[in-house]
Amino acid sequence: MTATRIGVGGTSAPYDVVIGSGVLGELPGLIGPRAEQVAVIHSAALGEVARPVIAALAAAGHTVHAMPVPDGEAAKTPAVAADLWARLGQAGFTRSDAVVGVGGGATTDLAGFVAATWLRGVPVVLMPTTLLGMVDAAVGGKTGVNTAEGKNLVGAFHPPAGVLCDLATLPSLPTADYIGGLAEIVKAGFIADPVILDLVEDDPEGATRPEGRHTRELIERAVAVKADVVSGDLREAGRREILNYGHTLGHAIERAENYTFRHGYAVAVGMVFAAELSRLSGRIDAALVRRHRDILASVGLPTGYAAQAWPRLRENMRVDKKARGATLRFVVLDALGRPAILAGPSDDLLDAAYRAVAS
Ligand SMILES: NC(=O)c1ccc[n+]([C@@H]2O[C@H](COP(=O)([O-])OP(=O)(O)OC[C@H]3O[C@@H](n4cnc5c(N)ncnc54)[C@H](O)[C@@H]3O)[C@@H](O)[C@H]2O)c1
Ligand SMILES: O=C(O)C(=O)C[C@@H](O)[C@H](O)[C@H](O)COP(=O)(O)O
Ligand SMILES: [Zn+2]
Repeated sequence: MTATRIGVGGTSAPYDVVIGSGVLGELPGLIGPRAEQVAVIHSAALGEVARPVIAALAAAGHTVHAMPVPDGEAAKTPAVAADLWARLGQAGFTRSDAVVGVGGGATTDLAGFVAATWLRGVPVVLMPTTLLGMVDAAVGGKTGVNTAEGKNLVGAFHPPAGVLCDLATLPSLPTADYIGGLAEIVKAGFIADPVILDLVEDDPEGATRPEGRHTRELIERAVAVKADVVSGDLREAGRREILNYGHTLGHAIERAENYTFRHGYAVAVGMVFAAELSRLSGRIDAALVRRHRDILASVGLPTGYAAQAWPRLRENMRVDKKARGATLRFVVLDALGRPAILAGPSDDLLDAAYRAVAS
């Protein structure tokens, strides 16, 4: 099947998300001839996945520096970023050199952040190798690292020069990680493209596999939602906030679990919470909330979280980036595909919504 290209605009340098099997050949073109040196940032656990990337760049004449980092969320720290700055400095990286991030969303968020901050910004090309990375993390230019105080608290907007989604990398992804990516796909369905929900409901089992009947369409639709939203609001001054559906509670759970709980799983719980907030504030009916629970459960995502965690989660939500001062702001739904902001919900409303997800 030929590659699909989805354009992302809204910046002085529009770029494409290329989706297909065997798209590695496009990489040198995205890096361009100007870059003498290229740093390939990848999880140490994904050496086999990074090897052909490094070979392709070397064959194109670049001096390649493989920069392995800890796996997954363990790499998304200021300390790992500082270590990479040191490695770039030792290699003499200049503004005409480039970074390539290969891996899941944690690795591409880190690689993007290092590219955004090194010399105040060098080009980065992202090669997501998880479902979540392809449909969400690598697209849109949000980069960052976590701190002890919260998720993604340090970061920058730094759009990539291009995104290569090689579907051939997905079969080796553990099923649990694949399913985490489905949470962001389902999110895109609830906030903007309900056909996504129909496709998952048509074949929930297939949705959990790279070879599923609707996999390609699910990926392309989710990328199209993200591309459309970020093209209109790169810096999250308004509409981009809808991409945070489920994330206010989701990020609070990730922090409570010391970043060992998969992002997509936390967002799944967060979406049920946001749906309950929507229902309890009179915006949507119980059937739409049930659709959240049913569709998430049908692909193996969690829909509840420990009752006793609530005081801690409430505290954690205070650092959410959508908050303004002491006022918490949540993405909720006015209807399917019609997201809205709920600002400053009462304590009673929040408590009631959490009781509905507490297990
Ligand atoms: N920047 C954004 O807009 C954005 C959007 C959504 C999520 N995120 C971030 O993305 C992160 C989650 O990303 P994730 O779900 O990809 O998790 P992840 O990056 O932690 O990767 C999950 C696991 O999959 C492994 N893996 C990756 N590709 C593989 C492959 N092809 N074969 C075998 N194993 C493979 C990794 O080594 C890791 O162990 C979170 O930090 C989240 O905050 C960012
Ligand atoms: O791209 C966005 O905007 C998003 O909110 C997408 C989210 O799925 C993603 O997890 C993002 O990293 C969350 O950003 P944050 O600003 O809430 O840290
Ligand atoms: Zn997310």
